[in-house]
Amino acid sequence: MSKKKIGIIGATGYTGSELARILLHHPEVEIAAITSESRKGERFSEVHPFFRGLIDQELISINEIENMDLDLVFLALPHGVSMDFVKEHAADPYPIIDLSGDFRLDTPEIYEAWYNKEHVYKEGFENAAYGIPELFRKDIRRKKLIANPGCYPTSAILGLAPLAKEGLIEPNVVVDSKSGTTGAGVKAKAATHFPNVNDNFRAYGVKSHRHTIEIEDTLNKIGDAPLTVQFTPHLLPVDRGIVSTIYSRPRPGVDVSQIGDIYEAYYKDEPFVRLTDQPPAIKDVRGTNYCDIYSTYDERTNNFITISAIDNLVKGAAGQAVQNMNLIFGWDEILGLQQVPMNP
Ligand SMILES: NC(=O)C1=CN([C@@H]2O[C@H](COP(=O)(O)OP(=O)(O)OC[C@H]3O[C@@H](n4cnc5c(N)ncnc54)[C@H](OP(=O)(O)O)[C@@H]3O)[C@@H](O)[C@H]2O)C=CC1
Ligand SMILES: CC(=O)N[C@@H](CCC(=O)OP(=O)(O)O)C(=O)O
Repeated sequence: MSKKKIGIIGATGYTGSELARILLHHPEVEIAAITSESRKGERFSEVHPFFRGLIDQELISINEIENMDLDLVFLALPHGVSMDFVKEHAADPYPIIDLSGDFRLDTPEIYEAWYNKEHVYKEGFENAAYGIPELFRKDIRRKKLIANPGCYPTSAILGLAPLAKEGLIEPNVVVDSKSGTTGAGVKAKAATHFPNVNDNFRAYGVKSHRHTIEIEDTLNKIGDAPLTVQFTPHLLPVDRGIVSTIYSRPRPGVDVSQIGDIYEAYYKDEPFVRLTDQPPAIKDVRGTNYCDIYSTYDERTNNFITISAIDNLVKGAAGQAVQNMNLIFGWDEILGLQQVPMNP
């Protein structure tokens, strides 16, 4: 069988190059098109010198993919930009996996309220699957537009899903997350300027980060008791990785001694979720599609504590997108995603 022809749109950014890194060794695909508007005409390896001798093909403009007969397209574009592409290409035959937040929420109205932006392709919401395979595998296989989850939501949702699904926790949940700076994208900005990040640590987006609603929306789809999430992200002085520490309170009558078994049962067939017996570290998952999860119960405070670790660029973005592609084409979900963590 010939290899599937894949397009990466917006490949000068971090998730675009991470997609290329993963797809390069995927046995069933070839990277047929890599686009950039700002660097078109240059070689991919000129923009990302670490691809020298590996991917030297020319970056083309989005307009040039029109007649390329692609089998699937990844959008590694900012939110607000992806929706234009999806609108324009909705009738094209290939599935689109959008790494941005443009189609992740339940309705365009919720999107507009949290993103403070008008949505230009409201019809897209009905046809989009939320691309977290551990929760929505069936839906992902059937849809042509996949809204790949945000990085923080991936860590929070996978951490909380077993408890939310079984309705074991009280409605108020605290998600305290820390991310490396690649989460903020490749463009230079004050928040990620070296002196502001190096030797430093701060919270941001307090009470208002758009991932709050993404986490709530998703957990409320799988459980029958609505949850409200207090989500606070923090910026770590590291390149990649997210650790989320999640506090939830058991409902009265819940057998708290079962927490380990609940997580075991929920994730027993999942190749990328590893349950740990100690709090996971960023380097335990670095460069891989794993989500490591530690869960425990604290008798003194009557809280469940769940700690999850992912690589924001892999399970939080490009790796999860490739996992979704594998599902769409009916391949083994782990194809191309068997990297070993880079530790140290
Ligand atoms: N970084 C992360 O950890 C994660 C990111 N995401 C999401 O994935 C998407 C891509 O993220 P990431 O790779 O980090 O983003 P980057 O900012 O690193 O790259 C985005 C790329 O999009 C292209 N682009 C096209 N139009 C525009 C525009 N109007 N403004 C800016 N860039 C534009 C640029 O390439 P060019 O100009 O060359 O065409 C740019 O390199 C985003 O929606 C992000 O929110 C999701 C999960 C995790
Ligand atoms: C460290 C950092 O800045 N992270 C980004 C989230 C990255 C991500 O997943 O964003 P999308 O939902 O837009 O895809 C932020 O807080 O905005």
